[in-house]
Order: sequence, then C-alpha cells, then structure tokens
Amino acid sequence: MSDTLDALSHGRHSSRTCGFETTLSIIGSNGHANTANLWLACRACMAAPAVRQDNEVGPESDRPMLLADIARTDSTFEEIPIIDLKDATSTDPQARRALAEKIRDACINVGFLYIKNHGIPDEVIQGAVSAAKTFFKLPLETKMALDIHKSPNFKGYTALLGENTDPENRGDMHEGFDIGWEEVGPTSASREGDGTMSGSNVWPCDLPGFKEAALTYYHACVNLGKLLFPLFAMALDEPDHFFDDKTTKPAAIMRLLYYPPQTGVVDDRVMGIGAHTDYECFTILWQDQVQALQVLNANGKWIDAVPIPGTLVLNIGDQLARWTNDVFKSTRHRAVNRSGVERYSIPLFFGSDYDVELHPIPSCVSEDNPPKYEVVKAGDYVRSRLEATYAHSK
Ligand SMILES: O=C(O)CCC(=O)C(=O)O
Ligand SMILES: [Fe+2]
Repeated sequence: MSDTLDALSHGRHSSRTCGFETTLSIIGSNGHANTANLWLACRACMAAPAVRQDNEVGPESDRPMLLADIARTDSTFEEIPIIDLKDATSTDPQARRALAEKIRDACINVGFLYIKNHGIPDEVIQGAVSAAKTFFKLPLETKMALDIHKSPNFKGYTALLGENTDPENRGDMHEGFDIGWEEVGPTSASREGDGTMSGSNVWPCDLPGFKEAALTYYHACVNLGKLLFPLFAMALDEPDHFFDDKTTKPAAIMRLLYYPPQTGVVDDRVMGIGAHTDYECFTILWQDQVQALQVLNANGKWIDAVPIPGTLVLNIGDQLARWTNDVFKSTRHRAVNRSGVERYSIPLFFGSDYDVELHPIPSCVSEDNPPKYEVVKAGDYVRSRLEATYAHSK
C-alpha cells in the first residue's frame, strides 16, 4: 500500500491538480477511505490533509486544487523541521522543486524551520557576533547616544525593557541594535528614498571594525534571503521570479540582540522577548548555543527551538502570512533566557519593498477561504507594528 501511495504522491507533484480523486479511487478499491491514508498521500505533496468525501467527487473535481483549500493544518507540530538548502541553486529543476515542496510543508504546518548548508561562512557570522559582544559591553551612556527613539526610522540602540513586543507584558529583557540597508565600504550609502522606514543607520564612533563586521553579515544574509524568495514563490505555485519586482531594494532590518540571564524568581510578564509574530516576509535568525527561543503550536504548547550548530532558523512573518492569506503561518514565538549565562542572537527581517501592496496571492484564496486581511502597504504595516512595539518607552 505504501508503495502505491508513494507512486501516487509523486504523480501529484507534477501539477497543481491535486489528485485527491485518484487517491480516493485507490483507497476506495480497498474500501477504506480513511483520513490517515489521505494524509499520507497529501504529505508527499507537502500539504496537510484536505479530506473530500466520496459523495463530493463530481465534475468540479477536475478543477485544480487551490493552495487555500489543500493547506489545512492543525499546526500541532512538536518539532521544527530541518531543511537542507544544498539544492537551492541546483540546475536540476526537480531537485529545486523538491526543496520548494519541503519548504512549503514547513511553512504551512509550522511557520518555522532550520536551514542547513545556508552558505554563510562561519567567519562572517563570528565577525558579527564578536562585534555585537563588544558593542553591548560599551558603557550605557555611549549606547544611549544611539538611542533608537531619536531615529526617525527605527535605527540604533534599544536599552533593556525599551521594547515591548507583547502588549500583555512589561517590557523585553534584551538590548538591541538595529540597522538597515547600507553599502559596505567607503561610499557607505544608505537608501534614503526607499519609502517609509528607509534612511540612515547610526553607528558608534570608537568601535573599529564594528560597522564592517555588522554590514558584512547583513549583506550575506540579504543574499541568502534573495535565494529563498524564488523557492517561496515555487512553494506557492507561482513562477520563481514572482517576488523579484516586489523585492528590488531589500527592506531588510537586522538586529544584534543581547539577552542577559534571567535567574531567580522571574516575572512572567518580563520575557527576553515577549510572545509575538514577526512583521516582515521572513526572518533569518542566527542564535548562539543558549536555549531560549520557543515557538507556539496550536495546542498552546511552547516548543523549544533548540540551537543546532551550523543551522540558522527561518520563520515566516506577517507580510508573507498576509500575502498567502495565512496559508503560510506567521507563528508566535518568544525567548526567555533562564540558562544562567548571556545569550546573543541576530535576526534579519526580510521584507518586501515598502511601497508594495500586500494583495493575497490568487491560489491562496478560494470560496471556502476568502481574503482575511485588508490590503496594506508593506512599509506602512511594518512602521505601525514598530510604533506599537516602542510606544511604552517613548
Ligand atoms: O532572539 C531570538 O531568538 C528571537 C528574536 C525574535 O524573535 C525577534 O527579534 O523578533
Ligand atoms: Fe521574532
């Protein structure tokens, strides 16, 4: 039976016509059209079960299945999948498609995945990490000179409790340093004209090598993000260039984050970072070996995103959730550092161009799954979320 299902599943990969009818007729031949069988067939297609009863198979079954209809999931994941990116630039179209389908499965069911073979050299990562460690050890008044509240476009330093990602909480127990797009090297141009949220970075004066190390990692991460967009497009049954004209000037914000250990009696309303969803399309997160990040499943259970050496964490943010009408999940997560030692992480939030309107992708909308979100401009959305995040510490 499993051979049969495998064969069926592979047949299904080749088109958007889902093949539930075929699956049903095979399953019907042994008289057991049960959910488990259907799920197996669907899983190879990287979607969660969409169960259609025998009596529903009719003329409409010739229609291509929309992602909106097949991507039903209970999101009760217990683990975060690890996906190998080695085929991301493969010249073999089938290898790339197979990778895109794994990504689709993770985005539909979990919203989080680890990526390995991501291509960012370890020395580039370590350069940024040691820059972060040096920066956060500076005296508070030096860091406060770069206070994010002074910046019109949310660039610079956030002190402990300066940010509050979960409105139920009292503030986040981390320090941060935010930068946006800027050339590396002597010209050092930032992009002033890219719309709301763009504009200059601020840098510490007497920290040799800090800016270069931070920007070198930033650009490596942006390049990785550019490699991922075509895979997301394929995962959404769109041509692989679908996002190209929407991501011409990467609206990527990178943060260096420092989490002091929280030991003793810990106020549940003071997390390292409170429960939240990310605002942009997706986040590429480097985390050190200190466990703190947790991801919420639909049963309300916090699943540890255990640090795995050599991997980065990739998670879907609200822009992509809006674009996909929630077919791709922007999953709530938080971090709390109860390890007794310091923790560092570096998320890079990759957004679409700020002037792009987030209309739902057609395959993600159907009669049963009408559009869930009002159409907004990407930059306006990010700005409004950031304003709310910093409102309490103004
Ligand atoms: O530090 C982490 O592990 C998570 C950071 C995060 O979720 C964020 O900055 O949005
Ligand atoms: Fe986050």
